[in-house]
Amino acid sequence: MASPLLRKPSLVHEGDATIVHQLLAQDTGLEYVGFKMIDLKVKARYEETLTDQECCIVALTGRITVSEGEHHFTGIGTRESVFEKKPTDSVFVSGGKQFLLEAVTNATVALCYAPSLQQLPTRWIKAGDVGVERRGKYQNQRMVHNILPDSDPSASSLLVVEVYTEGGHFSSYPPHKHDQDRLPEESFLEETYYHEVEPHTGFVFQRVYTDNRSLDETMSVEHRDVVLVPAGYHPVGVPDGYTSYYLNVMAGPKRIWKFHNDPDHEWILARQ
Ligand SMILES: O=C[C@H](O)[C@@H](O)[C@H](O)CC(=O)O
Repeated sequence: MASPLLRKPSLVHEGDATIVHQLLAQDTGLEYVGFKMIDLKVKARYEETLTDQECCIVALTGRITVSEGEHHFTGIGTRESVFEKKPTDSVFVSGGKQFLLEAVTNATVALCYAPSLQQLPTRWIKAGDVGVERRGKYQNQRMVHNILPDSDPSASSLLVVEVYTEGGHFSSYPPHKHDQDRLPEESFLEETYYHEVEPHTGFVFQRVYTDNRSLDETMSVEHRDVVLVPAGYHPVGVPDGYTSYYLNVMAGPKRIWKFHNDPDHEWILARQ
C-alpha cells in the first residue's frame, strides 16, 4: 500500500490550465503549508484570489506573465527544464490579493502557500537575486537555490527552496528534522517536496521518520511526485545515473529554519 505521505500527480483540467497537484489543508491535513502545481499551455490564463494565505509563484519552467494590482511581471522564467540547473524567477503575493497568470510559452508553475500573517508588498524575486549554495561533501553534495529563505523578509511565514542532487548522493542528509517549536534548538516547519527526476523514468528514495518511529515511511518517489513531511527526519537518496530535483515549501509558527540532526547520524558531519 502506498504511503499516505506520497502524492502522485492527479490531473484536473480547468480551462487551459491543468492542475497537476492541489495539496491544501483539506487534502493533506497540514496546518501551515499548501502547494499547487499547474501546467499551462501557451496563452493559457489562470486566476486566483488569495484569502488568508500568502503565495510564492515559482516559474518552474517556461515563461509567464504575472499580474497583481498595478504589477505586471512580463515574460518571467528562465528555463525550459529545471535540469538546466539555473535559478528561475518567482513572484511573492500577500494574502487578500488576486493574481493572474498568463502563459507566454508552455509553462509549469508552482504555487507555494503559507499563512499570510501580515500584508507585504508584491515582489518579483528575480533569478539573478536567488542565492546559490553548495552543501555537503563526500556523497552528500547538493546544490541549493534559496528562493525565499528565512533571511529574506519578503514573506511573513513562507519559505521556498529548490535542491539538486546528483546520482549516488544523498540530500537532506545527514537526516534532519524541524518538527518541534523549541527555539533556539529547533523550529517547527511543515514541509512539502515536489520531486522531478532526470531521466524522467527514474526514481529516488525518501524516508520520513521520527525518533520513536511512530512515523516511519520509506518511499520510492517518481517524477513529479510530492512527499508530505508533517514531522520527522526526511533524507533523500538518489540512485546512480539519475539527477534529483525537488522544490521545498516550508512554514510553521515561526519563520525560522532551525533543524535538528538525527544524533545517530550526526557523526557524518565530523568527517574531514
Ligand atoms: O529542511 C529543508 C529541506 O529538508 C531541504 O531543503 C534540505 O535542507 C536540503 C538539503 O540540505 O539537502
